[in-house]
Amino acid sequence: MPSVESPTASLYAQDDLRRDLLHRNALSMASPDSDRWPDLPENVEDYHDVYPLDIFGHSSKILTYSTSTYRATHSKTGEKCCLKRIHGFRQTITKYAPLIEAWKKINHPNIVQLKDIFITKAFNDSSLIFIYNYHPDSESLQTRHFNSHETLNGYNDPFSSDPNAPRPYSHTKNAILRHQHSNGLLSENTLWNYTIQLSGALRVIHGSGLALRSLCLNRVLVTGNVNSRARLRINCVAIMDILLNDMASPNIIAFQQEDMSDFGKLLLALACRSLIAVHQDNLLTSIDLMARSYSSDIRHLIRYLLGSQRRHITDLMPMIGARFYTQLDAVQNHSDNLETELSKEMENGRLLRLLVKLGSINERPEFNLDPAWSETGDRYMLKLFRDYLFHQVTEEGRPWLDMSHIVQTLNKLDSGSSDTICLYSRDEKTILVVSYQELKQCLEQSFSEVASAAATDDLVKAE
Ligand SMILES: Nc1ncnc2c1ncn2[C@@H]1O[C@H](COP(=O)(O)OP(=O)(O)OP(=O)(O)O)[C@@H](O)[C@H]1O
Repeated sequence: MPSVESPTASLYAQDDLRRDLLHRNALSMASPDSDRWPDLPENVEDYHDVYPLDIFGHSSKILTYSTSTYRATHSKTGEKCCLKRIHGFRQTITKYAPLIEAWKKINHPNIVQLKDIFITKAFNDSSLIFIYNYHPDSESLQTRHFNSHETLNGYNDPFSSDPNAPRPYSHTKNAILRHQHSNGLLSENTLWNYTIQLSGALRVIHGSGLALRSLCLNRVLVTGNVNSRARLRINCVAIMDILLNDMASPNIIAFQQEDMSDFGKLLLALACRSLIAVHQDNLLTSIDLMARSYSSDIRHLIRYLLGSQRRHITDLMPMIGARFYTQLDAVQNHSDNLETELSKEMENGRLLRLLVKLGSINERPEFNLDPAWSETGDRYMLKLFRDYLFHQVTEEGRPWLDMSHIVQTLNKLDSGSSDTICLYSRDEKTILVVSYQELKQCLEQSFSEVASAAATDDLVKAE
């Protein structure tokens, strides 16, 4: 039986979690502006409502291919998805079927799941489309943690036109320190949070006999405002396997070793807040610089990842050690918060259903050719109840608004409480004393009349 306690707070509550969820919801609903993007197709195979996500319009490239990213809605399921488009792709993808199936099977909280891959002419070329889960309000690690002047293709050196030119130690060190200073240091907790999540993702990928081959800052999506609790998801899986077209004799072990090095570089770039920190010549300097701000544990882990020996992702487990507990505690706390919010929303949903029923009955201009239906019999009682709920006034005639009155009354109605209330007509000539139990029966009965008439109408239309 539903509680008759007022969940008023839930109707007002606007904490961070709710704000985040609302914001994400709003982003999922945004519609494309056809003036701004006149060339967007209406449909891309089974997807519609195609909306560009790289809205700053900078042209992205993977290898030699131009790429674009969109949000779209699946026409049958209504699910929002992310479409990654590879422009001008002229091969077939049949030979990749087993690989694609293997990637599609990977379902992990730190990996953006691949849902489908197909070739389409919807953009007036031959485009290869990767469909991924859509995670609203996410940005790449690169966007979140690095200044735009550094966003030159991952890890290039913005200070040198020739990345292979030797630089003196002091130049490198000063440049990294300058970046660290202007970007600000990340907390060690954040680095561990990222390490744990990404290692979990890599463990599953490598365990499935696959390799990422593209782990870098702009291939990791981050969601959530607080870095030390942010959620990371590795994005764009499977793209490199297909674009590189070198899986005929795959050396998966070598590819996985590259992933480990890429992982080490990603963490080092974050620790130094500098992209030049991970230039091959600068690695040792950068690891040395880390000592000023971070524990030897995290340095040891990065050094291991960047080492030349054969590395295995599960070897990170003892290096992370008890920090796993901290992470697990945080995740469980977050899950408790979500459950609390969910239960409040269930209360709200329950009340909304009652309001929908009342709204479908009250003031209905006509029902089964009877214009007075909503004003007579049981429905009259519901009309007075609606006034009792929403339209009460103070002695001076001002509207009396009290959310807890509305919520409590609806809760009593929903639970069919035996409490009684006095309902007055607006001219106060009629006074009815009814229990919530009776009101509930009236509501259910009247709504089922409306619902069955609506269903009959549907049947007639179908015939
Ligand atoms: N699966 C997704 N769900 C939600 N948003 C996404 C998703 N993938 C990408 N985005 C959003 O789209 C933006 C652009 O993504 P994209 O992958 O094009 O990044 P990019 O930095 O342009 O990389 P690239 O150079 O590979 O195209 C991201 O920063 C992110 O905000």
